[in-house]
This record gives sequence, structure tokens and C-alpha cells, in this order.
Amino acid sequence: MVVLAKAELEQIALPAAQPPMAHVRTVDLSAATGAGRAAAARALVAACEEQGFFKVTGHGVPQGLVRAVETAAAGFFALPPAEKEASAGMPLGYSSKQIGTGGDLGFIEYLLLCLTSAGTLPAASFPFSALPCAAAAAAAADVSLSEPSCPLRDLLEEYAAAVRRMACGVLELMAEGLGIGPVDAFSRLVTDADSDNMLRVNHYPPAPRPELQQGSLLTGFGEHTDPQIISVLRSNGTSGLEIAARDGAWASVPPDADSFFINVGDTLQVLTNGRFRSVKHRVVVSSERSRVSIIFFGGPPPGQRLAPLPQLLGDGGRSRYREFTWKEYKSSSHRGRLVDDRLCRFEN
Ligand SMILES: O=C(O)CCC(=O)C(=O)O
Ligand SMILES: [Fe+2]
Repeated sequence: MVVLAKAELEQIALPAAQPPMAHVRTVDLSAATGAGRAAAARALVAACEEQGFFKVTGHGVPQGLVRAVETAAAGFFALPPAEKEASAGMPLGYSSKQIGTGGDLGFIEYLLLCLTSAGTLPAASFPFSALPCAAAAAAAADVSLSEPSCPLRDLLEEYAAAVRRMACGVLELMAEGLGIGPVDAFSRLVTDADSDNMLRVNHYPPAPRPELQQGSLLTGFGEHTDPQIISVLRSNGTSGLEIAARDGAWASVPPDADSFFINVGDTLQVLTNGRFRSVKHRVVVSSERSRVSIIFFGGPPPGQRLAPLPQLLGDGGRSRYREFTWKEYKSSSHRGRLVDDRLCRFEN
């Protein structure tokens, strides 16, 4: 349950609107081999240039794993508030309604976890000693909670490792499609031992009845771009995700529980000197069904210097962005509001 005071609900209310359905390009990764590889790479580059957003099928992440993670996550969010709060560890762990530290509110509760480059959850970043699955198992076995065995944790690790592998394949295809080398020019940034990869599990409860009846909608996750290189998102097939076109018009992303949606993040926009577009997106809560989404964020190591790749500077050789480190960018984005244009501070 997400409890917001009346004034908070008013703050996140959105005028009822029915944006058109977005046309989202689909890339079948299973066809990205042999003769089909160049065509898949081209399709993917076109999608990153046009929208900064596309979906992938034939991704190789087992459906059984995806469903199991989703069920375990839904089980976690169904727990009594006090049990979930025990997993809070700002900024990591469980949170509800507050997104970031800039004062943004949403009709949401979530888990935010950091990952190692291999997709595992380092103990220090996983404030889950109080997770009921762990507590119940420990109580039954009469053992200490220092090494809890937690099905949700195990599933999230397996999921993150599979999705990171897929994200790397996508990043390699992007490099190929752009005709740049080495082929791991982008992917190595998320496979480094110090890569700043994260996983977020979002739960948007059904919109409260009075809001639905009065025809108003609620902000689930306010408009923003993702700061990292790449985000890989899936949801339980509930609508709510919207993307903005270049002219600012919102379009609703048709839900698809079997595919993964890929967002270009700010850092990839920088690396490609603005050729790829970091897509503005948001989640609107308008449904009587709850939405569970899981997002893998592929980010570079904190000390990584980021600037447009020389091969992508074009004929004029002009770099649109000055060099900065990921640590610098991340701390500048933590200070502001979700909606802020963070990249403009780094433009030349
Ligand atoms: O929950 C969603 O579907 C999207 C959330 C999002 O954009 C994010 O966590 O960065
Ligand atoms: Fe996002």
C-alpha cells in the first residue's frame, strides 16, 4: 500500500488525457546472427536515433525466470508495511512514494538495489536481513540472519545476470550498427568490475477509486530521462509507461509482458555525441490493475571519464559535451528534480 496525504495526492494529480499509442520499433535478437545481424544492428541504431526507445523479442531471458521474479516481487510488495520498511536503507532498499532526494513524489513503492558487474547483489547494498523470507527460514532453522537465504534475492540475482548479458549483446549490436570499434566500446562500460549497475523493482498499486471516478490520473513516476548508458525494462503487462516524442508529445507504450523495452540513457547520448537520444519517459497510474516493473540500469564505473567517442564526432569534429566522470554526473543528478535537464550543464 502507498499512503499519500490529500495534499500529496493533489500534488501528483495529472489531467485526464488519453495519449495516442506509441509506435515502438521491435528488434528480434534471435535474428541478429549471420546474414540477419547487419539488418538488426541497423534497425536498432535507427530506433535509438528516432526515439531512444525500442523493444526486443528473442532475447533469451527465460520466461519462467521472469514470471518467478515477478511473483516473488509481488509477494514482497503484498507484505505489511512494517515488514517492507524493515528493508529500507535509503537510498538503497525499500522506499515508498519518495523518488530520489529532490522532493519528487509518485504513487509508487520500490526496491532499489546495486549490482556487481556480474549481476550479483553485494551484501552491503542489500539491507534485507529483515526480509520475511529470510526471517522465516532463519527462525525455522534457528540460525542467525547474517547469511539469509532469500528466494527473492536469489531470483533477482539470476534475473540481473541474465538481463545484463542481454544488455551487453544489445550494446555490441549498437556499436556494430554505428560502425565503430572495438565491438565492446559500450558494453565494456557495464561489464567492468566497478560498473555502477542497478536494479529497480517498482510497484504501482491500482489508482484509488475517487481519482478514477473523478477522471484524474496520478503520477506514478514523474517525467525524466535515465542517467545511465542503457535501461532494460519489463513490466507485468499493465499499461502506464509513456514516452515523449521530440516535440514533447506523450504517447502510451502498449504493454507487452514477453518483451523487454530498452531506453537509451543520458550517458549513451553523450558517448554518441547526441546521435542517440536519451528518451524522456514517465509512468501514469490510471488502471485498476497494479503494475510491477523491473528495470536494469547499466552504468559505468564511478571514475569513468565520459565524452563523445572520437569516431562519432562527425566531419566537423565538434564535441557537443565536455568530458566528465560518471561520479560527477550522478552526484549532479541526485541533487535535482526528476524533470531537470541534467545534460545541459555538460554541453559545450
Ligand atoms: O516503472 C516503470 O515502468 C518505469 C520506471 C522508470 O522509468 C525508472 O525506474 O527509471
Ligand atoms: Fe526511467
